[in-house]
Amino acid sequence: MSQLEELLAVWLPRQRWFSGKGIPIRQIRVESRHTLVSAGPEGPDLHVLVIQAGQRGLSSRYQLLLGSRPPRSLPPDLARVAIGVCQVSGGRPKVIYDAAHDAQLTGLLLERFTAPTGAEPSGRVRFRTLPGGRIRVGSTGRILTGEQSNTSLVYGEDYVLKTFRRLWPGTNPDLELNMALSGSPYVARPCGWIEADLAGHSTPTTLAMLQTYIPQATDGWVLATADVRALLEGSGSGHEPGFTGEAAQLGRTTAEVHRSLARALPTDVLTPAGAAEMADAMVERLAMASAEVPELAEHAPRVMEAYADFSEVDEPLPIQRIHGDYHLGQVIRTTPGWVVLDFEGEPTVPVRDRQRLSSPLRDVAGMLRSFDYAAGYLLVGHPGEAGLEWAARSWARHNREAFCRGYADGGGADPEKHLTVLRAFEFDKAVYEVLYEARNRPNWLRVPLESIATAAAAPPVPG
Ligand SMILES: Nc1ncnc2c1ncn2[C@@H]1O[C@H](COP(=O)(O)OP(=O)(O)O)[C@@H](O)[C@H]1O
Ligand SMILES: O=P(O)(O)O[C@H]1O[C@H](CO)[C@@H](O[C@H]2O[C@H](CO)[C@@H](O)[C@H](O)[C@H]2O)[C@H](O)[C@H]1O
Repeated sequence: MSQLEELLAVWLPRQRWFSGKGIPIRQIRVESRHTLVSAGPEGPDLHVLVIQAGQRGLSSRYQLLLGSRPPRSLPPDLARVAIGVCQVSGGRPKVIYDAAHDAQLTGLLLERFTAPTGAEPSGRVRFRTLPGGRIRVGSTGRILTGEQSNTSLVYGEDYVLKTFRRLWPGTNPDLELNMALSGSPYVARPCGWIEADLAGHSTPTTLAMLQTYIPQATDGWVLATADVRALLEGSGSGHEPGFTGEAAQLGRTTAEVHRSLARALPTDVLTPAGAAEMADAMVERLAMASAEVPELAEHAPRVMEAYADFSEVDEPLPIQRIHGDYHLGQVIRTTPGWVVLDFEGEPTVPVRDRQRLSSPLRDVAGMLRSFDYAAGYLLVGHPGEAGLEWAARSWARHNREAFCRGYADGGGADPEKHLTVLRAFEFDKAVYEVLYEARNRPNWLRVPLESIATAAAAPPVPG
């Protein structure tokens, strides 16, 4: 490995967005590097690197936005995000650092949208805007610090630039679906994107998406957990109305978004072979997760039964493009209503699988899991407190019911009439969450594990 690759091999596993945590990195290979911005001999320069991280015989692509400056001109506030000193693209060694924290570079990056053929001479990285759309420049990007799988920069109250970290060749579904829904009141309007030609791939790959920023909104997870917390502290609103009005409205919005996706993009009906294939994929994920998290294995037989019941359901299930990783952190509440973000799907799943048509009930199941999460997360600090457990679990039940009611009222398939399908999808999501938490937030692992244990102990859906 080169000096740069050695430095990256140490830095990468510490990044929140690195999805291969817990597995040693055997090799880093810089696949491509392009200089997007160059602010003179003293820098700073902004480079976009596509790297391959080799772990256990598997290789995953990531995007890095690195700044470089001569060592003596690194401002003190960037010292904490320094990666090391090395040559980035020939010439003198420079300090390289995480460019998302450099206000000057983030401002210049936004400006690149107004000069699409500017500093990157190879033409292999392109800045795209929508016809007629003018990008307002002059602001710098503020990095969002939440529990993110990607890195987002907020420019004033104008835009969010979301840079995708794990890269899969082709158009990112977040861009594809936001474009399909553009104009809907339930999504943030896309304004542009950055794309690159990856070695060996003829279609462009999305590196980043520029979207309208929605100010003064609060995300669903913050609102929901505040409601559960208030309930547990005794100042809550009880069961009704509390968050349930919001949950019902979210259900209606979800149905609207699904309808718009079905209008804009292909739809079909799941064949028995398609259902069997979906069940096989769920079984495979369960096996992988059980190998990594042994506590899961004891529940595997009941979970497998749910998957078998799913594969035998003899009702024609409509399928279409869906959100794919739907949870309370993906929806924000604005004054007029809910807005849905992040149509990327599960970021660790290959894009070609995320682009497959699926049942919108998968998204319903994702959100139902999220109500359980909000309750389960707040119970982590109160083990064995039966009263609190009961209160939090009833909170989840009421909000799940309200969301399903809203979804059916909004014109979606009535979840109550598809309990076998929902049970399988909820297990599959919870299994995904077990893997996600084991790799990213081991302290949260109990939350999906306990849901699986409870659901596995419950009798299967009659009929
Ligand atoms: N257009 C937007 N307007 C306002 N806030 C946004 C917007 N896009 C993202 N956010 C905020 O950033 C958070 C993370 O965005 P998201 O697209 O879910 O990224 P990730 O895929 O990294 O999780 C959201 O939960 C939301 O709080
Ligand atoms: O980063 P993304 O939002 O694309 O999604 C990943 O991270 C989520 C956590 O930030 C994770 O969601 C899980 O935790 C949420 C609470 O933090 C909870 O609301 C979700 O229901 C639960 O699945 C998501 O699974 C993962 O893909």
